[in-house]
Amino acid sequence: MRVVAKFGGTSLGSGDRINRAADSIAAAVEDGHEIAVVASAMGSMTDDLLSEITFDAEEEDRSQIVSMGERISVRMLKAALASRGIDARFLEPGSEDWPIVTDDIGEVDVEETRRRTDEVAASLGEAVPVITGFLAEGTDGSVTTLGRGGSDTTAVMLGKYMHADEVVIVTDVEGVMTGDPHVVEGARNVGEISVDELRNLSFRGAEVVAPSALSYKDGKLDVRVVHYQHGDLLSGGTSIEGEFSNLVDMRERPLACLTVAGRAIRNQPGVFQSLSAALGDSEVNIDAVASGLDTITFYVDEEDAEQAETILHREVVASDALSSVTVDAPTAVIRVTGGELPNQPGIVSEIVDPLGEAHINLHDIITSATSVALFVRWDDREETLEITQELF
Ligand SMILES: Nc1ncnc2c1ncn2[C@@H]1O[C@H](COP(=O)(O)OP(=O)(O)O)[C@@H](O)[C@H]1O
Ligand SMILES: N[C@@H](CC(=O)OP(=O)(O)O)C(=O)O
Repeated sequence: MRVVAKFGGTSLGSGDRINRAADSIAAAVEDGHEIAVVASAMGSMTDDLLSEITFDAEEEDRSQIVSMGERISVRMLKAALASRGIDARFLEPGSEDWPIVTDDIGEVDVEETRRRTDEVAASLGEAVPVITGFLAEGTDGSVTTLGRGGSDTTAVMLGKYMHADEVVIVTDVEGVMTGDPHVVEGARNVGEISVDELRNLSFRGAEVVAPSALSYKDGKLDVRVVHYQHGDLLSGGTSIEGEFSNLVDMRERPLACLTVAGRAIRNQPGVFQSLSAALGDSEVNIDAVASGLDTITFYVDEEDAEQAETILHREVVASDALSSVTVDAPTAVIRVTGGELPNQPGIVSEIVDPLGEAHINLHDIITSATSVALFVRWDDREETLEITQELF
């Protein structure tokens, strides 16, 4: 197998941990696998270096300074591998066959990076390359970075461009867990998780794998997260399933839009629970929920509209917190997911402005970390879809 193994800061946080990392790499190499290693800075070294830049440093100087964390790690790991009789070499920006290049605006130069990565891949049988994560080389030979958490990006990008079978992210958790194991008790490994689920989680706090790295995940490349104490690079942990995709998708069937009003909605516990439980008890599926100042809107399949209205009306009559329920005309939903949606300030107006110019009234807009859902009148759906598709 061809594997890219990425060791995060925690997994290289001390000499003991570097030994452990080198043992796991050596075992995989001795089993006949082709391994490329990506290393982050030891422990919190990047944060420590950044916090010591107390002067007004130029970007190039800043990148040079923070690059030292990863530069130390690759030397440590290379030496630890050599001490086990494993032929290894380290690669850092400036090395003769350094692979990752950024263009004039700091974005990865895909063509050049692919070309150089092919060369690194071709030499995998000779010595284990130990590559600095997080770092890249500008067109003028300067050091650039891929943003915080960028070592994950280095690993998944190289995995894709090297046609690796698998990228293994070695970190301080057993994998993606049911909750943050450093906070909640009894968290357990979820085993498998989809790219979009994990992108949402990592944009919103559970940064087990940096979200920008997951943009490089395609269906052919396996990505797995394992604990540094696990020892075996080639088994266990959490598998990240599926592929990152850009999608503009229209729900085929119309939705009914049911709005419940009530002045106490926001300050009375249990109101939302009782409404959604009542719908759930009658097998009415909720496609989406939006909340206003004194309202909650449920989007359900139009076929369920009458039943849903009857159920919600029963709840309104039974609750002092609620005043009334109403149903609106059939609604369409167009969802935009993927892309670099969450990273772009102004992306929502980029999506919404052309709709305004076309005089399409937005019924509702619901955003998540990685998606924007546009609710429009059923008759406006084709035009909305066309305008939105043109943007992506
Ligand atoms: N649901 C979750 N599952 C696993 N880890 C989680 C979750 N939510 C938050 N985390 C946190 O994500 C952290 C892993 O990211 P990070 O510290 O960047 O690792 P590394 O330094 O190895 O790159 C874990 O230490 C853990 O506290
Ligand atoms: N050292 C860099 C890159 C990185 O990805 O680190 P880690 O793998 O430890 O999250 C940073 O702190 O941003």
